[in-house]
Amino acid sequence: MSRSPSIPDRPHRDIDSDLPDDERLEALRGHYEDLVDVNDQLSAQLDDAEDRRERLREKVDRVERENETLKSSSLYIATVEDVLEDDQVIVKQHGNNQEVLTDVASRMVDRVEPGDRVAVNDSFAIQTVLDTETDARAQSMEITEKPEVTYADIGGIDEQVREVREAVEQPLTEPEIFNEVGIDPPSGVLLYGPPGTGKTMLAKAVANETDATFIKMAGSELVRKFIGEGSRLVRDLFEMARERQPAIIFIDEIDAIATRRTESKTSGDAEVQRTMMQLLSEMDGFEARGEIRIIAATNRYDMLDRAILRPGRFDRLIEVPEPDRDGREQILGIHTRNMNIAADVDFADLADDTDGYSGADIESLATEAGMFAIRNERDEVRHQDFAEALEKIEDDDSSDVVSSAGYFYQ
Ligand SMILES: Nc1ncnc2c1ncn2[C@@H]1O[C@H](COP(=O)(O)OP(=O)(O)OP(=O)(O)O)[C@@H](O)[C@H]1O
Repeated sequence: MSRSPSIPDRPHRDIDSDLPDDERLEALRGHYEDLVDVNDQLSAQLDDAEDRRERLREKVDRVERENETLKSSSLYIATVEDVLEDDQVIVKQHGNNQEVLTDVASRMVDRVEPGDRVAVNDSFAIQTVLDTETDARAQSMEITEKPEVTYADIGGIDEQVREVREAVEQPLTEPEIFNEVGIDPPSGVLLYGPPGTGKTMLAKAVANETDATFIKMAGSELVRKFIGEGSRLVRDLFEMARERQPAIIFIDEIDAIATRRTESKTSGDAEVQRTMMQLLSEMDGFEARGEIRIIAATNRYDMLDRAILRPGRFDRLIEVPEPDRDGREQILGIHTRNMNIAADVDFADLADDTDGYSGADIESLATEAGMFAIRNERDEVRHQDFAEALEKIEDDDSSDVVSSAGYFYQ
């Protein structure tokens, strides 16, 4: 950065008032010339500063334009294969494995090394260097060695728990039964139903019970990534599961990558389609009796592409509905287990009053009731706290309380 020019000293002359007029006039003239001189220096400095400001403004405009272009255009992922002389590199685009010789902007040259993942634009110019692959993998997957959720934490869906145990747990714990009978266990299990009903809990509980690693990936993560990356992440997901088997792969919001084919052929749709094809091909090449089980979940069953439901894919469908009255009472019991509940709390009554509540809604209700007790400086939660919590939740967002309202899942 250039140093700012120094400000000239303010001219100063002592002019003796006893001097004869002509000498005083001469001194004043001299002083005036000094002032004009300083004024000229300051004007020149001002012109310089304005020039500099203009140049900076142009630079800001240019960076902003570049930024806009970056934001508005699709970028492709590539890996740097080689860095050559004269600021050139060879990159290999993910997805189609095309190798391209491309220039690197001077501002990027020192930051690019072979093996780096980069985002390139339509003309293959490198726009940015991305996180390392391991970071990207870790960011998009949730990996838990042994989730803490157990079947005892899940209320109101006993039949679904039984079905999941049969379809996912048994092939892991007693594979010989399937060998003896001579059938393949279901390849993949699809849990469908409104949000917050315990689908994720079910998948975690199986992993807990079977000492399997739980690997979760959200469908929305797969489509949010850069072009060419969704299918790579699917490959990574299965690779990760193979490295850590026994493992439960849980793909939440599978509808994000497996919606019914639409007429539109935008590049985004094509990308989603590629991601889904990769998932199907991973599943097709999968050993059904192996140590990896796949569970997917959706609350948009109506939107699903039927291709994923074919035999050998997600061929066991389990509906996880909103809890009924008894289910709600059971879930209330589970979520108040560790609370200091007063004798007057009537769970049967609360179950009657929570028609349409999901398990997640009931969990919020219990927490909210606890908050009312704290607000009233009590360590015991009374029926009145639950009643006020119910009222508050309904007031807060009457359209949101019934979490399944507006969702189609059949
Ligand atoms: N059947 C249930 N029994 C006990 N708690 C439940 C039940 N269903 C939901 N919950 C509570 O709600 C929380 C969210 O549930 P979960 O994530 O399993 O729902 P989900 O069906 O996977 O929802 P989404 O479709 O939104 O992903 C759980 O952590 C749990 O506390």
